[in-house]
Amino acid sequence: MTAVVPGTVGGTRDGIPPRVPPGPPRRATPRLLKDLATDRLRLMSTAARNHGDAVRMAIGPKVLYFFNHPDHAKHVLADNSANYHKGIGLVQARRALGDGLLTSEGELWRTQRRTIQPVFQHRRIAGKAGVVAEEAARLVARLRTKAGGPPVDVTAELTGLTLGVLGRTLLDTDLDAFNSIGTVGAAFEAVQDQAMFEMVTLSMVPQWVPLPRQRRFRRARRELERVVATLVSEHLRTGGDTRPEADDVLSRLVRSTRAEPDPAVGRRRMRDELVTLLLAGHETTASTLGWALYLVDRHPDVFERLRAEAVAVLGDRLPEHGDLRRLTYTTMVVQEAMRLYPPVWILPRQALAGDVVGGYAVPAGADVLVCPYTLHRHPEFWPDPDRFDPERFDPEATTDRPRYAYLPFGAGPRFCVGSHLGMMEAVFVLAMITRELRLTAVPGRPVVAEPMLSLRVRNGLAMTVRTA
Ligand code: HEM
Repeated sequence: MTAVVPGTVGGTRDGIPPRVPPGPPRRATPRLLKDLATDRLRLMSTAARNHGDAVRMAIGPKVLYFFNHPDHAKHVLADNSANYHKGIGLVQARRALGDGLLTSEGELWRTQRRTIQPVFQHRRIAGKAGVVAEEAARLVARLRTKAGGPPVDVTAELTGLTLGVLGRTLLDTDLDAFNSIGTVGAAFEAVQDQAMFEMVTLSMVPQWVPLPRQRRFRRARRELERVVATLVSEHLRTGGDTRPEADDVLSRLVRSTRAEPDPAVGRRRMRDELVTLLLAGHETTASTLGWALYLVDRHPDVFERLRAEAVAVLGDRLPEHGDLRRLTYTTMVVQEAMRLYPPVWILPRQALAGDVVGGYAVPAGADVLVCPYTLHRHPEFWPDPDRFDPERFDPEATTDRPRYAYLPFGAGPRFCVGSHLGMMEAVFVLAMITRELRLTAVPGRPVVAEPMLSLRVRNGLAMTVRTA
């Protein structure tokens, strides 16, 4: 491993000029391009293994600076975050998400964060626990009807669940009633597909080339705009924003965008924000749950402990917010699933001015990558890193693991706004499923991680259901 030179994170040590990070030679470009297109997790893992905690990868016309030490992550994401904008991949996603909270920068981002963050306060999310539990119960009831039958597309089921939760918790809307869940899920697939295509081809294929993928992307974008327009007009028609208690995201956005002098700008902001929240909030939570169910299936001892905890804590009632504290083991399992399979597997940034990270020079404009997937498997901080072991997150155990060795929700000012909602949903659903059902992966069908904007299971996770 490349050691971090003490005192050099974010600066140079007296008299020692910043170094250029090591990395694969130019002649490795064809292999790197192939890995970028087909196996991005291998690309990052191999780079960290072969070159250490700071790697410079020249791939075609792009030079990527990849940092894989907690101190580096802290510097880029938190301490010197003012020097970094969102980078490769997210820049492409902006074509679909516009300037929503995830992709905007500067003053616009600060204003949006001030508008949206209050809805995600701990106290308010706690007040939504009942709605999350009801949606989870709907999922469990659906799965129960499939017990003993053919395999279920768990990814699709979880996507339906998480979109349903977002509709009700944030927008005060039943997306199902608009028949929108399938449409929105499919539209986001097309958007991700295009964003990843642009990333892996390093944006070298012009957008006017009439590829079927491009056409699908444009159709998907129009579809998302239509759903969002329906949500907003329905909300206004029913006077949603004028109710005194209306403090959901939609009402806050309607009020805040109304203040825009140009109504067209206001409408666009609203669209960008809603599309962003729907994307950022549903894929990540569905991915967390999918990987957790997959891992639990492979570890029967963990399943038994989970089930015992769910029965002891919940009995046969729905979970309440206060149960989160008591569902300790379930929380540990979710945390460990997010360690091995972080839904946001990469945090891309672009350096505005030149910087020095861990003693290494980063030029202005450089593409900088922090990769939770490799950081979460860094052997210096995670003994036996590939082993699934929820005990690592035992709140009673002391650990000297640095805080920035674990970043499922990012870090610094761009930390996930929805972390509490996402965790509550994942813990409730995992407890409610294991309490009464046992999901088993279909034998002979490999489960392969596919790093898109979020870390998904390639071709969806198929599992059979039986009662536990
Ligand atoms: C387990 C579930 C979730 C995970 C693992 C997750 C992870 C993350 C991560 C890593 C980031 C930082 C991205 C970066 O720095 O580039 C982020 C940002 C964000 N997340 Fe989440 N997220 C989850 C759930 C949610 C939910 C439920 C919502 C909303 C409904 C949400 C909305 C957002 C938004 C809007 C941002 C951008 C924040 C900003 O830049 O100010 N997330 N999320």
